Amino acid sequence: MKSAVALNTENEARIIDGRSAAAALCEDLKPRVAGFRARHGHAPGLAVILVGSDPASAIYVRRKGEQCRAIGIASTQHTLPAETSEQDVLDLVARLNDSAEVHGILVQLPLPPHIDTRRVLAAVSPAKDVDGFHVTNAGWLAIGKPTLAPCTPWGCIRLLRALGVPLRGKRALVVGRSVIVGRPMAQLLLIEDCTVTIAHRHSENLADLCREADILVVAVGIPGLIRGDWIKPGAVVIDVGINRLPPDDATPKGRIVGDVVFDEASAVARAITPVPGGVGPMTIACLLENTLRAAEMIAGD
Ligand SMILES: NC(=O)C1=CN([C@@H]2O[C@H](COP(=O)(O)OP(=O)(O)OC[C@H]3O[C@@H](n4cnc5c(N)ncnc54)[C@H](OP(=O)(O)O)[C@@H]3O)[C@@H](O)[C@H]2O)C=CC1
Ligand SMILES: Nc1nc(=O)c2c([nH]1)NC[C@@H]1CN(c3ccc(C(=O)N[C@@H](CCC(=O)O)C(=O)O)cc3)C=[N+]21
Ligand SMILES: [Mg+2]
Repeated sequence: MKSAVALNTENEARIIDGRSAAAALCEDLKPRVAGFRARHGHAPGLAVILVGSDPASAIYVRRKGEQCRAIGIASTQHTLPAETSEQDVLDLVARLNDSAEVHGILVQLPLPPHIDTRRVLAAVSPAKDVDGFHVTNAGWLAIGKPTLAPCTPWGCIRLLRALGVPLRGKRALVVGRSVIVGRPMAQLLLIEDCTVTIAHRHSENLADLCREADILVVAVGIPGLIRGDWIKPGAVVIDVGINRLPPDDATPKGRIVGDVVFDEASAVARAITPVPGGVGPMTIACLLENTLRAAEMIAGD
């Protein structure tokens, strides 16, 4: 480990508690959900489509349903076999677009390879696109007017705002450029008046790019990619990565880790999100928030 890391060990980073931030957001949503129900006589509704039986996806989808019910959102799950045709998925999306009880539609990704993901996402009504993946909502975000913003990056912004560190004028680096996380993250940081850089697979000198960042958001999917000595002392680190390590004796199911070497980074950073317990719980809370907002917008509240 570099000396800069050792020198900072008495100055341990603040661990950003995503679970309590998510619980606080859900508490705020509860009375708003109850208000919607009082005004309209029915709850906001979320429909989740899961194609196939990927175990991780099934767990996330179940968790989303549980948390909806906990705050009064009606949630329905549509589980289709892996061999379902693209047309059948499109037909289901069309039915949900037309359903008055459904205000939010989430198509759990990844879809099986025989299904054209872009075509399915394009079929979701932009008004019900609580993931914010439709080109219409991506476009609103790109012109600086987010309507339904993707849940994971929106959750990261909420965590950053809650920290109370100024974002305006700061150098932000987003590592990863996916449509789900990296790109919308960069757009949201731009709206916060950060100076934004996006890195990806082909970026040269990633370590040096990281060392310039006051705000470092990592969404790659490679465990331990980002080392402690890549981090600017005092930076805020948001680790979006979720990686399951191979099982060992201590953890027969395999430990979940992020893309950042947490122990090294937390000795240098001002604040850092843990994995698990960081960005993940906030993602789900923001999905509930988007569902309520979609319902309010559809109802003309
Ligand atoms: N906590 C949460 O709520 C969520 C967590 N995740 C997790 O976040 C991670 C990223 O997810 P997602 O964005 O969907 O993943 P993708 O695989 O879609 O994108 C990964 C990105 O990382 C880039 N990349 C790959 N290798 C490198 C490298 N060596 N150096 C720099 N960049 C690299 C890729 O570059 P290129 O474009 O050039 O290929 C790509 O842009 C995963 O671990 C996922 O599980 C995802 C969604 C929600
Ligand atoms: N249409 C669509 N929308 C998504 O938002 C979407 C998706 N598809 N496909 C998969 C990714 C991944 N994702 C996560 C959500 C919550 C946690 C989460 O709650 N994680 C917990 C538990 C982690 C664990 O133990 O497994 C945590 O980080 O503490 C993780 C990952 C949403 N995604
Ligand atoms: Mg997490």
